Amino acid sequence: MPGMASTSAGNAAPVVEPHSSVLSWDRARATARDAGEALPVETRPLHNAHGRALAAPLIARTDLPSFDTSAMDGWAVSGPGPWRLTGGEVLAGDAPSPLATGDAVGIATGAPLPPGATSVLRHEHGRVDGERLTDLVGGRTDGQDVRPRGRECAEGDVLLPAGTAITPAVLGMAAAAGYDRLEVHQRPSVELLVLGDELLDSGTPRDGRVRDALSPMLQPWLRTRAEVIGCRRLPDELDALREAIAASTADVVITTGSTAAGPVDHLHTALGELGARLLVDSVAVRPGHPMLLAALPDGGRLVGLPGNPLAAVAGVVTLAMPLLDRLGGHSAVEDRTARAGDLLPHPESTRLVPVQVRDGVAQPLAFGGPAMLRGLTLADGLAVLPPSEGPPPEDVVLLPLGWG
Ligand SMILES: Nc1nc2c(c(=O)[nH]1)N[C@H]1C(S)=C(S)[C@@H](COP(=O)(O)OP(=O)(O)OC[C@H]3O[C@@H](n4cnc5c(N)ncnc54)[C@H](O)[C@@H]3O)O[C@H]1N2
Ligand code: MOO
Repeated sequence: MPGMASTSAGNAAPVVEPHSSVLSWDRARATARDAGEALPVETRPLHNAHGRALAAPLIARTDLPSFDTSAMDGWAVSGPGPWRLTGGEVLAGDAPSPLATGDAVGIATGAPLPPGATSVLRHEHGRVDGERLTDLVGGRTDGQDVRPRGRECAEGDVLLPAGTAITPAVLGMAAAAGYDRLEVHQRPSVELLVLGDELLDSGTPRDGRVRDALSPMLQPWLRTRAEVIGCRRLPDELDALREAIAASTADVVITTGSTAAGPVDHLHTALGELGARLLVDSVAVRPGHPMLLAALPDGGRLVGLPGNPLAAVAGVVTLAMPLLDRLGGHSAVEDRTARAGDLLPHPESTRLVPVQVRDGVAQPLAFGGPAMLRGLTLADGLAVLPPSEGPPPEDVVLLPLGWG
């Protein structure tokens, strides 16, 4: 990172003591959300705005529909039937002439209703005899099969608040409401540093080594909220780690592994040598308790995800996503809940459990251990079980994984 001071290499004692203060899961998540400010605003064309957050409310620039519109193919009619057909057809995009009482004119779905028309008769509900049009169904009401101007919104209505994630639906809505461009927040940049000499990049696990499961999982996931500007594998060496962190230009450095206090876990030492400030250093959560969040001296942030794959996932939903959401200007997502199935709380730690939701009930998936991903592949989200010595809860918060 530019301007970041590099300190002496070697095996100096850690400046930051690992896991000195364990935070509750709620506190850790809130700390991550508060660990930065929304990045500056820019204007982007609709086709380049997907995945950003609205920096200003989306305000309707027109009534929608902006004119009384035929909802069906058939005839625009004026007054009660039978009617006299005037000939011709009003098509979408036309500017029709007025219709006199007792008259009818052919009309297509999406076409503007002629002034004076009172309803639309569907094609399959009418019979034509020469110039005479008869209603085969009856019970006709004014406005039938018409989409009246302003039914969806009036010009000036607030359609969505600032902070809303720009989904494909939001892009369609924005276009319909008259927008060519949107004011959005810049997306944070992320560099992923994957630590572990034992990791393999291809083939089957062998010789006591394991496949790197985190680079393939984390990169597309993080791209939903960030520009991933790099993904590097690093050896388990203090100097290499410290230098990689110092050299990163990313808004957020995300490391995997090395969060614990094993013989080659150098993350705390590297952060201490760099003069980083630990905002979160261990969380009362299972899995993932050694996760951490640090403020780097140049203003960047570092999220340390534990190496066990499901523990890393816990770190993503607890620390990385809340921080990236804040930087990208996304408002906090309201927690969804589900009824708790066979979910048992832990007495001291929040549990994050991969679950499937069926008929509103969250059921834990098999193979949900910290070093496993098999359960997660089938998960609808992670159930949050607050610490408790009491009976299992009736309802649980469900954290969406947000990846599709
Ligand atoms: N004495 C203690 N040991 C450990 C504790 C503890 O409290 N006391 N906590 C355990 C918990 S909980 C976790 S989680 C892990 C965290 O370990 P690290 O973050 O230091 O990660 P590593 O030691 O590098 O690796 C742990 C485990 O994960 C595998 N791994 C790492 N990276 C990847 C990857 N990219 N893809 C797949 N698997 C990966 C690695 O091979 C190890 O098996 O510490 C416990 N220990
Ligand atoms: O946090 Mo560790 O999660 O038990 O594997």
